[in-house]
Amino acid sequence: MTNVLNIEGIEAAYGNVTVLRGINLHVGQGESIGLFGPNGHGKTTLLRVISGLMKPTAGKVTFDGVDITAARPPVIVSKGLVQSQQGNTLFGDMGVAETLQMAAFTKPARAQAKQSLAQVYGLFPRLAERGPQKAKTLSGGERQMLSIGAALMCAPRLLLLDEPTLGLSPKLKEELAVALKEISASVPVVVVEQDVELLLSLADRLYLIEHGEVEREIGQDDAPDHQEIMEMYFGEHAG
Ligand SMILES: Nc1ncnc2c1ncn2[C@@H]1O[C@H](COP(=O)(O)OP(=O)(O)OP(=O)(O)O)[C@@H](O)[C@H]1O
Repeated sequence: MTNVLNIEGIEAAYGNVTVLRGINLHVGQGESIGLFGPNGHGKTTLLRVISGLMKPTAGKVTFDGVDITAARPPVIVSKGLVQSQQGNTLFGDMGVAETLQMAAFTKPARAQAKQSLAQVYGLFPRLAERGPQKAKTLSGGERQMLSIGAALMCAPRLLLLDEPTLGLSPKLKEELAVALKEISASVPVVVVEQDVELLLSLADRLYLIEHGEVEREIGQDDAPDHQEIMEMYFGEHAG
């Protein structure tokens, strides 16, 4: 069966600084994957390339068998490949409900906007209580929920999540983790996440990204535990 997403030989650079050096990875049908590794080694850049926000200098991105390497971001979203942007990229003066309505801009998204909105409010009751509130007045955790909610309004068939729990309090992190688990049960995800427990709970397979390359692929059979992942992050003295 064709993979949902294929990344072949992706290279990317900021100016003359090369950040991605020939990344190969894939997402199978119905599968969720996790990307992890040290800070600054290219995970966010890879997500930006997949969602069309940055063009690679070499390589190919295929979604559902279609080459999307040169496609514009709205076209990629309309195919169902959607990235949840960090909460701080929302339009500050727009209300919660308005943001969610506006996010459903593609034809398939508009067709199911009512159901999507019910799903988002079911997952995040805090958002349902704050319909008219402006995004800039939300807490960091609520902004993150709104950002994920907006991505869900786009009718995703594969959802890209970049450190969704970064900077959140333990309580909010837990609340978001429950929602993310529920989301990933129906929509496969590609998640970059530093929280090892959450990463392991969301992803079927993991890729360790170091120096802009896939250093290691970890399948279900390898099933690393929390300690082993920590060692890959920090070396064998991790505790
Ligand atoms: N807009 C930019 N202009 C120039 N360099 C950038 C830009 N964005 C990222 N970089 C550099 O590219 C490299 C990879 O960054 P990237 O954000 O992809 O890594 P990351 O693995 O996601 O890190 P983190 O976990 O800290 O988010 C870093 O050295 C970073 O400084």
